[in-house]
Amino acid sequence: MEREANPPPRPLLRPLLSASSSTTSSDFVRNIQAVFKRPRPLGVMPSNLPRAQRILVSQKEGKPVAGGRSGAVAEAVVVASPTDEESSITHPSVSGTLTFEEGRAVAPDCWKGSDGGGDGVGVGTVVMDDCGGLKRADFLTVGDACRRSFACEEGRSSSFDAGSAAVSYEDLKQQEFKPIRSSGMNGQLLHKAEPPPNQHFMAIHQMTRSLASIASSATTMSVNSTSAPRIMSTTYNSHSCRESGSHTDIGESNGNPQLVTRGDCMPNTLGSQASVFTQGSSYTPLTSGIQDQVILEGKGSHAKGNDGDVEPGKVHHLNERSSKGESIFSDVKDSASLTKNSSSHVNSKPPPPSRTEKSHHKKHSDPDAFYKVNGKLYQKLGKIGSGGSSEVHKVIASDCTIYALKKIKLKGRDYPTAYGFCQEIEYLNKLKGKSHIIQLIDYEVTDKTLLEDVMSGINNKKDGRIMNDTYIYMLLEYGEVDLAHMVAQKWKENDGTNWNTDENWLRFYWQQMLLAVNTIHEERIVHSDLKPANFMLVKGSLKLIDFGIAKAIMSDTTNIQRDSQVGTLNYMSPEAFMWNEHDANGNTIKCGRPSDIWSLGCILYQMVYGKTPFADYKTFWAKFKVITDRNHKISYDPLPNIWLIDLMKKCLAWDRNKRWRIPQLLQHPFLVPPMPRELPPSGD
Ligand SMILES: Nc1ncnc2c1ncn2[C@@H]1O[C@H](COP(=O)(O)OP(=O)(O)OP(=O)(O)O)[C@@H](O)[C@H]1O
Repeated sequence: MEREANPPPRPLLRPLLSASSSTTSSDFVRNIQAVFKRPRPLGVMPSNLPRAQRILVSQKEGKPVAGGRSGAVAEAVVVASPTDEESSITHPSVSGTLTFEEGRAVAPDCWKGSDGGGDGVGVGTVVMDDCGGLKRADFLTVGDACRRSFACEEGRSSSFDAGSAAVSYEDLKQQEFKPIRSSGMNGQLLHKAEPPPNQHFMAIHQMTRSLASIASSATTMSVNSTSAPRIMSTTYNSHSCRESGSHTDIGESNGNPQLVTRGDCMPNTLGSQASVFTQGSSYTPLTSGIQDQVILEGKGSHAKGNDGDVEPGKVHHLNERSSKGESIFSDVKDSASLTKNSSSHVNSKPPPPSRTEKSHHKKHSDPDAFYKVNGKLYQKLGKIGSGGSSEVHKVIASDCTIYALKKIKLKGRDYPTAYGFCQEIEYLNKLKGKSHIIQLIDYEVTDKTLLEDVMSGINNKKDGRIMNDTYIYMLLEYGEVDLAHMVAQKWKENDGTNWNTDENWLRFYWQQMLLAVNTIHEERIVHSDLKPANFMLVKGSLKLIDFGIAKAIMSDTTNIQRDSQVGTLNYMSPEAFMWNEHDANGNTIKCGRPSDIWSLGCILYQMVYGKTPFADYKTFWAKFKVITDRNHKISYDPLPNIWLIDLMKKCLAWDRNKRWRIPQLLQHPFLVPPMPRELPPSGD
């Protein structure tokens, strides 16, 4: 419907080329501009929608010098001038005066971040008003992390639409405007901004905004001037290569444009051209060398690097998920490749934004879309899990690395519990650098004294509950899938009935689990809550997560001291149920490393038989009764490999002193099959 309301698509490059060959340079440039002019939709804009305000920027004085610093002073005047596209933008409008001085944009005080320090997050659009046509350059400001450059044209009124009240003052202040004189452009000067050093968030934003407009073929047009930096205009359309795909350089020498056509068809592989595209960007680094790779799923559009091959580790998958309210990015891998050499091009006349673009624009206007840990911003990509005490979110950092962010709300909890949560940080710090343990990248406890108390060993001292809004944020390595899902999937594949034991699968993950638990046991830590959901697969290896109830083993004992009974019933050892009681000999029952071995035995049993050993006992008391009964016999259905049953029995020995330890388990015949006494004759 929306499409029908619009005028027919603008002409593609080929008609332009034939026309321009016989025109003067200024006509020619006008033609180019006409090509990129955005058609205005015919529909009437609803008046009840919130409207972003525009600020008309008119240059008052100071002629910029070609190739040098501007020196121009431009003043921004606030006017209400909504456009069709702005009607969908709901972020708060900002008014004020933007002044360009000495090649810098100086923002008014009212644009400062809420803290006045320019630490906010903001999205804005510079819309170039050019004879009714619009150009735009978007910017995203995230503290110092990202600054988006934008362009203005001399002698023309340009519009500035500041989209967010939290636009960073510092960011705007630091914008540099480099004037570019191009006689072939009717003597217009283009003020171009240098790419800021950190373009990560910008790259995200650029790619986000570009999704809707990048399609399977591309028309790349370069306007070159011998005396000025180049303006690269890249447009993409959904037409087939045959229809539109020309890569044409419009070189300009001595003011005379020259057309150089580089082939008829622009393949999906853009060769040396950039593969991260921006709409309406004035940021044109024109880098050479290795280019980024972007694969747009569901669009049939590929933009690749120089070599044209898609390297798995360097592919950025962009899934449009905005309908779910999530970011449209997912699994952006190998962040370095995203930003390292990314190039962007000017689109002087971008097509109207699609719905996806609009919703994404809204998304970025929302400061709630970010978490801040120790001053660094992480964009939320969606919730990935929640435990008894926490929420875990998938987030993306400014370098495009994906992390899991565990957020624990402490308000209303008693102090011993809060100290326990802080202890998880302590353990994860202790386990830094250990393979098989999820890595803690960063953390923040909003109540500093709480963490200090734990770190200095002063805990469990305070009574009462935490009254203020205190949170623990833990930025963790991101795990793709947990063992619980993998086991469920395996059983689904086997139809839940015909379990043809995949011994190699079992061996691989069993060994990884043993190595993970061995790591913590060597550090005198007992996990106490081992279960399939607490093993995450990270880049092919299993890693242990969730040290929320882990306990350190006292130096003078092999057992841990507990304040309460904990664990997940189906994986809890007899001694965890009977903790602090007295055994037949009058000894106090304590938990230690064997308790974790029991839990591992339950997990192995579940991997083999599809259910935990006590799953058939449904209630707490039924489980309690059977697990604490030393005479209860766990049933083991026959298996082709008797060592497997033996292994489970070694872990699930009721007497904790009879359970095998991890070094022994790592040498168990199931993992290390005994050599056959006699090998068959060779060649037989
Ligand atoms: N690093 C991670 N990567 C990916 N997902 C994770 C990560 N950490 C946790 N999760 C997901 O979040 C869920 C809850 O995390 P976690 O177990 O750490 O929280 P919890 O509140 O301590 O849970 P529980 O109540 O089970 O003890 C996990 O089951 C897992 O699905």
